[in-house]
Amino acid sequence: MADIDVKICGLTTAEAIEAAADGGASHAGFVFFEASPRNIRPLDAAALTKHVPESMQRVGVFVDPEDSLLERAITAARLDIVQFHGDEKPERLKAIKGRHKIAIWKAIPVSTASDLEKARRYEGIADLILFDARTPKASRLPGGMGIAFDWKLLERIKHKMPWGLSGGLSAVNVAEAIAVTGTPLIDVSSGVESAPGIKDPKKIAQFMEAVKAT
Ligand SMILES: O=C(O)c1ccccc1NCC(=O)[C@H](O)[C@H](O)COP(=O)(O)O
Repeated sequence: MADIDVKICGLTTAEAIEAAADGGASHAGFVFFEASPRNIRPLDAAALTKHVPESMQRVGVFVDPEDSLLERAITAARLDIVQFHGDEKPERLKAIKGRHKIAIWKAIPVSTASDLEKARRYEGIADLILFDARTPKASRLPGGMGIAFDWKLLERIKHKMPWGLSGGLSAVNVAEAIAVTGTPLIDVSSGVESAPGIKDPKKIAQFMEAVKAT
């Protein structure tokens, strides 16, 4: 496979985790956000993450979480990485990093070129910036909506920090997304589902094949 990391996000079943692992995904994502159809409680995640092989990193996805949820999820699911998808300020993430000694990913919602600049505030704090599509104002979720942004915005950007691409990816368009952006990390959720929150092992396998073919 091309040297590209892949995070399959919003995992809620052992079958989906196994499909991601079999396909060679590097990261398993678990969403701790009640409004999401992929929401999982820390204790359920603890049971589920037993299926995640040591070769994969466990990523917990949060939206402006309270400290207690963060603590319970990090401990119960033995998270390696915490991904923030809300309005978390750099100071808040710095405090979390100091307290938990854990890697931090910050999602930056993108719809225009000026959005990319917002990543700079997290330099020296976030370990990776995830450029994700900005979801419509009225939507329930800030991520996992299957919406893509114009990948050409990332074409000539020199990133100081490690980064990744997400938003509206699927087996059909992931090769083009990689070719246009040169992203070292791909993140997908809706594009490998049969319905919101229902991961499809076959679609996961097809997605991983499409990445390998690049
Ligand atoms: O997936 C969710 O339900 C979700 C809810 C709230 C915040 C973030 C969420 N997902 C974060 C992700 O990392 C998704 O993989 C990313 O937004 C891409 O999603 P998609 O466009 O559906 O592939």
